[in-house]
Formats: sequence, C-alpha cells, structure tokens
Amino acid sequence: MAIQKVMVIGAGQMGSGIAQVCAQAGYEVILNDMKDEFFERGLNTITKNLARDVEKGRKTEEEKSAVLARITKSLTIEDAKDADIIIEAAVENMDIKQSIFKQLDEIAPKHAILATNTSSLPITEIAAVTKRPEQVIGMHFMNPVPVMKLVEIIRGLATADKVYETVAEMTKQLGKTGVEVNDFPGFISNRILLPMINEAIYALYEGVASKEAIDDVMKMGMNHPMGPLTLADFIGLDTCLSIMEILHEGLGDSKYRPCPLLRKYVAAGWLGKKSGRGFYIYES
Ligand SMILES: CC(=O)CC(=O)SCCNC(=O)CCNC(=O)[C@H](O)C(C)(C)COP(=O)(O)OP(=O)(O)OC[C@H]1O[C@@H](n2cnc3c(N)ncnc32)[C@H](O)[C@@H]1OP(=O)(O)O
Ligand SMILES: NC(=O)C1=CN([C@@H]2O[C@H](COP(=O)(O)OP(=O)(O)OC[C@H]3O[C@@H](n4cnc5c(N)ncnc54)[C@H](OP(=O)(O)O)[C@@H]3O)[C@@H](O)[C@H]2O)C=CC1
Repeated sequence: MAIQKVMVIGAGQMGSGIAQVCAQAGYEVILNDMKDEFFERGLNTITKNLARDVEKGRKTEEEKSAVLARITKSLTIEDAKDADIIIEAAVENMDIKQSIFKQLDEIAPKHAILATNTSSLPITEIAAVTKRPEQVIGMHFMNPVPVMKLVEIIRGLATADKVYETVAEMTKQLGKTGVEVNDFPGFISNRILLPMINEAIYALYEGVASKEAIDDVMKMGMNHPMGPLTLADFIGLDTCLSIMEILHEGLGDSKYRPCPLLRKYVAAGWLGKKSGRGFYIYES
C-alpha cells in the first residue's frame, strides 16, 4: 500500500517530531491535538527546528517552507477519515489510547494502518478495541525524533506481515532504521533504559550521591550523552513513571517498582524539562 497521507495524534514533544520527519520525507501530514494552543506549541517547535537547519545550511528557506506547507492543523479526530496511516502519540495512558483507537477504527478508511508511538503499553491490548487488529502496530520513535535514528517496530499478536512491511518501508523513507520487536511490556528500549533511570533515582533517594554526581558518573564513566536524571527530565517524569508502572504490572517482578521519589515529583507536577522543573530547573 502506498502511504501518502499521515495523521499524527498529539502535538507534544514526540508528535511534533514525528510530524516533522514525515513532512520532511514528503508525506502530507495532518497534525492533531485537542486544543489550538497545543497544536501551535508543536508547530512552533517544528518551525524552530527547521530554522536551525536553515541557519546551519542543511536546508534552504524554500525547503523549510515546503515542509511546513505539508503540515495541516487538526483539532478533531474526524480528520482521520482520509489518512493512510495514523500515528498516535498522545499521553502514555491505556484508557486514553484505547478510546482514541476505538474512534479511529470507526473513522479511518478501511485500508488505514493504526500505529501507536507508545513507550511501553501492549500493542495487542490497544488493537483489541478495534475491528482491525491486524492493521494495528507499534511505531516507537526515540526522542528527539529529528535526531535519533531508531524506530522500534512492534508487532501485536495479530499484526499482519504486510502491515509490518509497509511500516518498515515507511521507516526507511523517513531516514530511520527500524528494528523488529515483539509485544512485551517496554519492548526492548524501555525494558532496559527505564530500570537504569529508576535505579539512578533510587541512588539519589538513598543519598548515595548528588544528582550532578550521578549524572557525571554515567556521562564520563560510561560515555552516555546525557546522565540518567537529565535524560529522565528530558523524557518527562510522568512518562517515566507510567513506563515503570507498566513494566512492574506487566512483568510482575518487584525489581521494576517505581522509586517513591519519582512518584513524589510527578505528584508535585515536576514533570521535567517540559514543565520547567524535574530533577533540575529549566528556563523556558
Ligand atoms: C522514553 C522512550 O520511549 C524512548 C526514548 O526516546 S528514550 C530517550 C532516547 N534519547 C536519548 O537517549 C537522547 C540522549 N541524548 C543525546 O543523544 C544528545 O544529548 C542529544 C542528541 C539530545 C543532544 O546532543 P548534544 O550533542 O548534547 O547537544 P547539541 O549539540 O545541542 O545537539 C546535537 C544535535 O542534535 C540537534 N538537537 C538537539 N536537540 C534537539 C531537539 N530536541 N530536536 C531537534 N534537534 C535537536 C541539534 O540541533 C544538533 O544538531 P547539529 O549538531 O547537526 O546542529
Ligand atoms: N517522551 C519521550 O521521550 C517519549 C515518549 N513516547 C511516547 O509518546 C507519547 C507522547 O509522549 P510525549 O510527546 O513525550 O508527551 P507530551 O506530554 O509532550 O505530549 C502529549 C500530547 O498529546 C496530547 N493529547 C493527550 N490526549 C490527547 C487526545 N485524546 N487527542 C489528541 N491529543 C492528546 C497532549 O495534550 P495535553 O497537554 O492536554 O495532555 C499533549 O499535547 C506517549 O505515549 C509516550 O510514552 C515515545 C518515545 C519517547
């Protein structure tokens, strides 16, 4: 199936990045969020990223305008009616994702693929609320989307081979590398990454070292580009907590219990970079 029109649901840090790389690859993109201000915030991020590319000589002003012209605003899920693929990047919450997929199943054309950028939720459970589970798949981009090469492509229990192949081909068109993964909580990326981040938070909670020291050890000692606490802030502490809860519940092992300090920060609204404060404080 030839994909021409892509709808992205959620214009947050991931949705805006996905919309940008799709538009850069020549796809027509419908970028959806619930409120105008959320869409505008997402478009603003895309515009800034493209402006930086122009500044650095990687794009011309005309190319920047052409990418932006391929992105259309949407504030209603009804706009899925003529999309070939919908990539959902709303918040990491099963009820919200199932409600979106139920509606998409009613609205989207029969041939349309319903993909989710979930970090950890079972694809099979999301697919189960639709009448087309064979057309539901995980397309897990990494943050920041315009920079990171990987897309984990996750097959749900019922995902058809043809759908997998179409998504693998689209991933290549986006200039990314797809890696095939089966449907288990956290897939590969977050099953390995998040316990490390959670352990770093435990180290802080138990007073083993300061946040800066913990980050320095992993940056300078292990050559990680960001320390784990900086990375947690970058991902979003709400998303980190959701992923740990899904690992804990889905794999049933106490080694995945979320650190109480992580829960406390999320309860306080300290969500990391996106809210201005997490382990560190950020200027807007
Ligand atoms: C939670 C999940 O489900 C899965 C996940 O995504 S987990 C998170 C995975 N991501 C990571 O682990 C990221 C780790 N961090 C990094 O790789 C790097 O710190 C980084 C790429 C984010 C920034 O790199 P850096 O060298 O520290 O900073 P900087 O020099 O400013 O940026 C490097 C390049 O990335 C670009 N960049 C940085 N942040 C960006 C952003 N948010 N959006 C777009 N481009 C960005 C910069 O423009 C720069 O490009 P050029 O060098 O070509 O101009
Ligand atoms: N952060 C990361 O590093 C990564 C995250 N992911 C996954 O991507 C998804 C999005 O995460 P991220 O971009 O960080 O989160 P953000 O909080 O930045 O963005 C989510 C966006 O979706 C909007 N939204 C919520 N519900 C709906 C809905 N029903 N319809 C349309 N839009 C909606 C939110 O609006 P509002 O602000 O009102 O809630 C917000 O604008 C999650 O599933 C996450 O697990 C995957 C890879 C990496």
